[in-house]
Amino acid sequence: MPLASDVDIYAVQRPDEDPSLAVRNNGGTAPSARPAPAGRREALLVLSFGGPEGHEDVMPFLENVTRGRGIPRERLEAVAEHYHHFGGVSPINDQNKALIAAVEADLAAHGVDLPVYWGNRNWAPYVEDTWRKMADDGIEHVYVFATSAYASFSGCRQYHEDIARARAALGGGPTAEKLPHYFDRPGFLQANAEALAVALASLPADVRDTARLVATAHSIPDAMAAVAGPQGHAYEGELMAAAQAVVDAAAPGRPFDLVWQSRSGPPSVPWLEPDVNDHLKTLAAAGETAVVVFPVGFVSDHLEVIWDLDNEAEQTARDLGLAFARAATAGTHPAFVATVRELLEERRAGAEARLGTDCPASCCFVQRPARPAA
Ligand SMILES: CC1=C(CCC(=O)O)c2cc3nc(cc4[nH]c(cc5[nH]c(cc1n2)c(C)c5CCC(=O)O)c(CCC(=O)O)c4C)C(CCC(=O)O)=C3C
Ligand SMILES: [Fe+2]
Repeated sequence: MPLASDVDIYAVQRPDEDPSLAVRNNGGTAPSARPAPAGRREALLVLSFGGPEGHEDVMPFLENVTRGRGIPRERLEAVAEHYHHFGGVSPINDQNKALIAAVEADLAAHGVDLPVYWGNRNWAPYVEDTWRKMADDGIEHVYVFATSAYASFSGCRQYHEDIARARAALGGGPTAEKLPHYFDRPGFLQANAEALAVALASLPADVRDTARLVATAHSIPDAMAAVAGPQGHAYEGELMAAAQAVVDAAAPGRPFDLVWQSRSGPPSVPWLEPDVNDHLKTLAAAGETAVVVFPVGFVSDHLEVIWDLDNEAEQTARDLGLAFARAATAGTHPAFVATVRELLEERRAGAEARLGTDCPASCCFVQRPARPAA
């Protein structure tokens, strides 16, 4: 078995495919379960979605996100308004900077001497530029922490593609491995559970014990959900497991629902349902008086959380006469920050590669046009 450092897991493994599809993941090449070679210059890369920094960035950003995806123009214009409402600035960039600062401090406090870089798929700092910087800095191998905890094309495989695209653009640079899914990590779950407890406690005392718990995640097309993970439907499965664990810790024995938010795409294409707003109507019709929404599907309070939940869903709840609270995401909770370090340290120590690092070739495979380099 070759050493991890000998194996380029982002090399194109299926040259029989149309290369313009740019579908590459681990390609069936298992990263080895051996400790990192002594002396190798390594780094951690926080790889994220990216977001606009001002009004003039909004449309170019949205075009980056949706190129080749068949998203109707009206949807883009509606989403652009959400960004313009916040000055054209997505909160996600500051949130990533805060996460990186917290991870740097945590690594230093634990004696882990490793530089941390930041790159995005859809906006500066683009992952392609970060790859060049890492190569210039002499980095030989990079562990990639993606800001998504779950399986699916959008949440896992597309991040593998981003790495492959960055390496292709540079013609090499550091070798890389993506850290595994972390939806089931104690630190991630603890951060979400504490936030759910805080949100519950913020409700008026008379509805606190009866409020309906509602987990949310980004809706994805049914077709994407069907192929998520090695056996399919891993996105829903992982979300259900995480939501259950969060409820078990914060409000043991309480029932909860898992519903979807932020649907995109043309109406003719089926996406996961029900939408959170429709679900609130169902709950109100059934006589519920209060809800706590906890967006366990996301790792920070980015725009889709603060617009689609704090604005839209909150308004829906108000119209329905439901008391409403929204739980925070993991953000920079110390337990979540520690999880990042643990994921990194496990792989450096030679832990077995798990899903998200070592994905079967067909895992989360959705045939779609390549996203050209930015
Ligand atoms: C599963 C999933 C996650 C969670 C995993 C992860 O975090 O990676 C996620 C996160 C995010 N999605 C985000 C923003 C957008 N997503 C869009 C569109 C889409 N998302 C999809 C899925 C997901 N998205 C899909 C299947 C599409 C259709 C287009 C396509 O097939 O690719 C669009 C286009 C406009 C629209 O139609 O909404 C925007 C602007 C932001 C940034 C928010 C900010 O700026 O703070 C974040 C973190
Ligand atoms: Fe999205």
